[in-house]
Amino acid sequence: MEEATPIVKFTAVRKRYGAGPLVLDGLDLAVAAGDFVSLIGPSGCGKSTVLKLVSGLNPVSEGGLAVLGTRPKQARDRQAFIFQDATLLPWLTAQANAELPLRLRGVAAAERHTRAAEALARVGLEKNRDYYPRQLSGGMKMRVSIARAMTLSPELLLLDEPFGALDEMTRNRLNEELLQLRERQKFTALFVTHSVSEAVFLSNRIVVMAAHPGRIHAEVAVDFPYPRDQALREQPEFQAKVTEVSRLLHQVEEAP
Ligand SMILES: Nc1ncnc2c1ncn2[C@@H]1O[C@H](COP(=O)(O)OP(=O)(O)OP(=O)(O)O)[C@@H](O)[C@H]1O
Repeated sequence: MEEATPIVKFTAVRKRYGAGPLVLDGLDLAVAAGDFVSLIGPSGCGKSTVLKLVSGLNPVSEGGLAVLGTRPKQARDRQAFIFQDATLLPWLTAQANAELPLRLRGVAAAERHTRAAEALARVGLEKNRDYYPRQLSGGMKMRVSIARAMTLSPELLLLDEPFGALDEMTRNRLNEELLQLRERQKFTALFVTHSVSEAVFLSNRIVVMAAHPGRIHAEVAVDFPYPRDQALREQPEFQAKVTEVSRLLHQVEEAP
């Protein structure tokens, strides 16, 4: 049987910014449809750079990168990017913020309104659509940011430490909500985090990276079935997986 085309495929990718040092060296990674892949590793190992390459914001220096079967720039409309900062426009309501990508694509007002309202309802903000960002908590702002990305029905979602600035309870809740959204919208995810337990909770694959230059140190499969909920965090198997990934992380952090 023929193998399905990966959603993302890095082949021997090297990256340097301008004349700077090598940031990524010899990166090989294939992300399959439906994968939830987390990238974890010490600061500066190139996690955000991996996402920037996939999004087409930045070109690879050497090697091959295919996204959704084409070049990253050509796949732009089929992917969405979520950052740690919710990046909402302060003068627009939650509804208007969520509509923005559709507006930029020229979608008619009525359809824009319906799609954004639905996306906000799915993240539990149906009653807060007329709120401005200053009236929203950090968790609510991030929910608007997620809803805004979901209005585009992306096949691939890139998330760069989206929950890093939130308190632990909110972060855990948003982890669960993100998985619930994925059950509905079936996107493939590439997720950058510094939290081992977050990576274990969300992912079916965790890629541990090493720095200077950035490269893959190890990959860990996480086979807990989806859908997953908070009860998973209390299972000894969950703790064992957290320990396994933490050990790998210590190896790269201690390396000279
Ligand atoms: N636009 C840029 N121009 C020059 N150098 C850059 C640029 N973006 C990133 N770098 C460098 O590339 C390296 C990797 O950065 P990157 O942000 O990808 O790492 P990271 O693993 O995401 O780090 P962190 O965990 O601290 O966010 C760093 O040394 C950084 O200084």
